[in-house]
Amino acid sequence: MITLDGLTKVFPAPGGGDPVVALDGIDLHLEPGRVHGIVGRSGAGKSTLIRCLTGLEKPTSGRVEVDGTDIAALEGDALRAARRNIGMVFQHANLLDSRTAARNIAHPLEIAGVPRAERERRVAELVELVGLSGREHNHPAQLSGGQIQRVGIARGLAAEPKVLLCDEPTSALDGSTTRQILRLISDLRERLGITVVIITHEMAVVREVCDTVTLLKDGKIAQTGELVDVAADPHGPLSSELISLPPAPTGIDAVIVNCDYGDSTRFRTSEDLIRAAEAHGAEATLVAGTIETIGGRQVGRVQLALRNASGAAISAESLASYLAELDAAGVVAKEETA
Ligand SMILES: Nc1ncnc2c1ncn2[C@@H]1O[C@H](COP(=O)(O)OP(=O)(O)OP(=O)(O)O)[C@@H](O)[C@H]1O
Repeated sequence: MITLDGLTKVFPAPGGGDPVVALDGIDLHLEPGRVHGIVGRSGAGKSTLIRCLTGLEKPTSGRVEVDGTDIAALEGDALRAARRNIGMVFQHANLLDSRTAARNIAHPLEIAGVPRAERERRVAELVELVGLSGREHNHPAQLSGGQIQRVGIARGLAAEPKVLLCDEPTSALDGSTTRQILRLISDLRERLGITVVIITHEMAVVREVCDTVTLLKDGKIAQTGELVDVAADPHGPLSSELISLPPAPTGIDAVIVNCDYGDSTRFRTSEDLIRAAEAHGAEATLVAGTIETIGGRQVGRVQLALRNASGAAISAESLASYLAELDAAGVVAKEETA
């Protein structure tokens, strides 16, 4: 649905110094009908990427293909038409205070010149779709933060786009409202088959709703893939961010074991892992651990203190090669300072 090919954006230096390379040769393909997360620290290039996707920013070089059209090559009416395929949801919905929820949703349809009867039919549909029935005649001041974001989402969907770009959609919301909005986004993807791109700095959002995740660093892709694969990859930078390990007691030598139990017939739980370590001649103590269900698979990181019969520590390498012998493909041990 979305293909970025060598996408590069260089801004001239603000004070005549070196130019700023905001995006540096991004190649990325995002499949239709899925929820894609784009993460990265401040300054990584996320906003520039989203602005290139909406045609607000022209790339210095490269292609930005959305539903078969190179957005970067379009101007004027052709660009405006292509942008109708892309709905936007922002951190703050910035509703018009003088308009009811329904009339805020209708606003983009009015601007697009959609006839009144058609507009009303569509708004009624959208109100129902985002779970705002009964609230459609309220003004923004009479709506909660979550309801305001539902209006923002309905407005983003008004023109029946194929892609919904969400820029930090839950950053201004509390935990339980965040979960409701993420459930709504997930549900919309199911019901409408829409492709969703979420820009976020919240790993909880990625864990909860994304099918794939891409980490940007200094304008480049540092890691990208299916969420469950990225979470279970002990060598990638995202694993420890997606599955954070609670602090272990100090003074204990422990090895970190990344587990993806879903791929393993032998390992279903951390108990199986401890039994394997014991079969390897180790006395194993579970020091800390986090197991998450991601994409229906149990993935996680557990920290084990491993000692042999004479009390000497057993290394991660030694456990890893034993696990490899057992063909525990989804379980990887590595040394890591906690
Ligand atoms: N119009 C501009 N002119 C000059 N430099 C810019 C411009 N827009 C962005 N940049 C620079 O490009 C780099 C990427 O910025 P961008 O806003 O895309 O990052 P971001 O990941 O969205 O950060 P944040 O999470 O803080 O919004 C930064 O170094 C930024 O200073």
